[in-house]
Parts: sequence; structure tokens; C-alpha cells
Amino acid sequence: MPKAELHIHIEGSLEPELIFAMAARNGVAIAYSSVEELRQAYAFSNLQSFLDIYYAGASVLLHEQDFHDMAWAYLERAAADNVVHAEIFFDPQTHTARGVDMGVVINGLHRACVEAKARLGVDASLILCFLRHLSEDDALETLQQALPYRDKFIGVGLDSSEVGHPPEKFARVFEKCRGLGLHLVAHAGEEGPPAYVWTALDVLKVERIDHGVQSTKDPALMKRLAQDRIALTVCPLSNLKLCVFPQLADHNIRELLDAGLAATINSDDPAYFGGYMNENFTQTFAATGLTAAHAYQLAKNSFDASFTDAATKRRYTDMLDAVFTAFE
Ligand code: HPA
Ligand SMILES: [Zn+2]
Repeated sequence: MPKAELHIHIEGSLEPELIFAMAARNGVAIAYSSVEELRQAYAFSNLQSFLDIYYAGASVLLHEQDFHDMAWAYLERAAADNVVHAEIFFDPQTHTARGVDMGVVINGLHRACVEAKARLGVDASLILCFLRHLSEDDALETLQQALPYRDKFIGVGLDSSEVGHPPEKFARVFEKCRGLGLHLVAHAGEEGPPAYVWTALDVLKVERIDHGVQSTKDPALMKRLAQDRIALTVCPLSNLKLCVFPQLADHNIRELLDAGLAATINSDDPAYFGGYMNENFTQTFAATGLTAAHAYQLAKNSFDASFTDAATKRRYTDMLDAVFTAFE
């Protein structure tokens, strides 16, 4: 089934093998003695326990070629899962704080996106995420550093530690980005309360909510999301691995879809959470009993919610319809 991936952190696609290869070629020391030992550390109890190891993994990225190679590996893997369109998050502050130049980050990632179109037929673009555990002034400075590369990213997002860092902390920087014509998204309602989804919508004026699974706790919010067709980029295996739901069978993806919300399925940090796109779909469908009609809706939602033009959305939906017609 052709589909779009709208919630993927490129640093979360860095597989242990690539971490070790880059550590060796860049002379960076890592706290684990083997790929197996590193993988064994991937047992998380919540978002923060994951973020600590995720930022440590990203420390091997130094040169433009490293950022390119990481993104290229993801794009090849995504293409194998029939992802035809990807909007990719990156966390520049994780790298600039270590002395890596903004241009090194963006040019490396962007080159892989350009190659993906030519060699894989995958449409890929970049969304710059601000780290919400840092200050808004740090985000404003990061935006300033990224402006020379304005043509190489399509929007901004908000990620990292959610609880205690509500969306409204970033009101000024998002307002500035809106003025620049950038698309706006934010993580909200992953671990944080429905109130954070409300302020992401009403203060930051985001076009999509990343995760948003806590929204089912607030009926008025559910109504707002359905009425305004605000897409939720849901990541089931991530929610399972970070203990947002005790089991995949307890996930509320079906409740979201059946309430008429524009939910999508995405991989978030596939190297850490045990699955790329198709694995997220097959495990979620097996555990929750979603139907073929839900599969069609999820893929259709992913195209409708993407930041591409109407003609491209129509072309994607025609591809999807052709697949479903062939199975009827
Ligand atoms: O799931 C996530 N939530 C918040 N920040 C993140 N950074 C990478 N993945 C995530
Ligand atoms: Zn995420």
C-alpha cells in the first residue's frame, strides 16, 4: 500500500550498526562495547529514558556525509515499505550544541532527499524541530542560524521532553515561523495532557499534531480535531515501547479513526522502537483488529495531511485506489 510517513525523527532512524561505523570513522567514543550491547540498552520506561540514549546515539554525527548517510539509509528502508512521500524531522540543536555547523546538518540531509527523488522515486522534505526542554531564546537563535537554508526545509516542529514544557513556551518563535510561511507542527498529547494539544492548536496554530493520543481524554478536544480535520501523526510501536499504552491491543488508534479523526500511522524512531512503517501497520492491525477499510483510511489520511500540493495528493490517492481496486 503506498503511503506517506509524516512523523519520523531522522536521528531516530540511526541503526546501531551505523552508530558503530560512524563512531569508528569519526573517532568518537561510545559507552557500549558492541552493537548487541547497545541494542540491549533499548528498554525504555517512558519518553525521557529513550531521549537520553537517543541524544547519546546522535553524538557520532559530525560531517555532512554522516547526515547524508543516515538519511539515505532511512529513505532506502522507507522505499522498501512503499513510503512514497516522507516529511522528515531533524533536531539541529542536538548537533549545533556539539559544535556542528547548521549547514553541515541541513546540506547533508537535504542532499539525501534530492537523491531519493531521483533514485527511489520518494518525495522527501525536511521539518526542523525545536527541542522543548531548551529555552525559547535558544529556539529563536536556532531559527536564525537556519534561515540561510530556508529553501531546504518546509516547516518547523516541537519535540523532546513534553511534560513541563507546554507548547505556549514557544509562542514567539512559532509566530515568527508562521510569518516566514513555514508549515507548523508540534508533538502534543504523547505523555502530556489534552491541554497541550489545545495550546498547540490555539497558541502555536499548528496544522498537525504529532502523537495526540491523549486527546481521547477530552471529548471537546476530540470534537475540535474531527471538525477541523486536524491530522494526528500516531506512532503505535513508539507508544508501546515508551509505555504510553501497556500493550498494543490497548492502543486507541481505532477509537481515533472511528471518531472521524484524521489519524495516520508512523514510525517515530524506528531504529529504537523495533519497526519501520510496515511493521507499525502489521503489528497494530494484528493487535487491534483494524480492517482493510481502516488501512485505506490511514493511507488516504497520510496523503491528505501531507504538505504537498493538491495535484500530487490526487496522484498519490490514485495510486492508492489502484492498489485497493486490484484487491477487490
Ligand atoms: O516521540 C518523541 N517524542 C518527543 N521527542 C522525540 N524525539 C524523538 N522522538 C520523540
Ligand atoms: Zn516523535
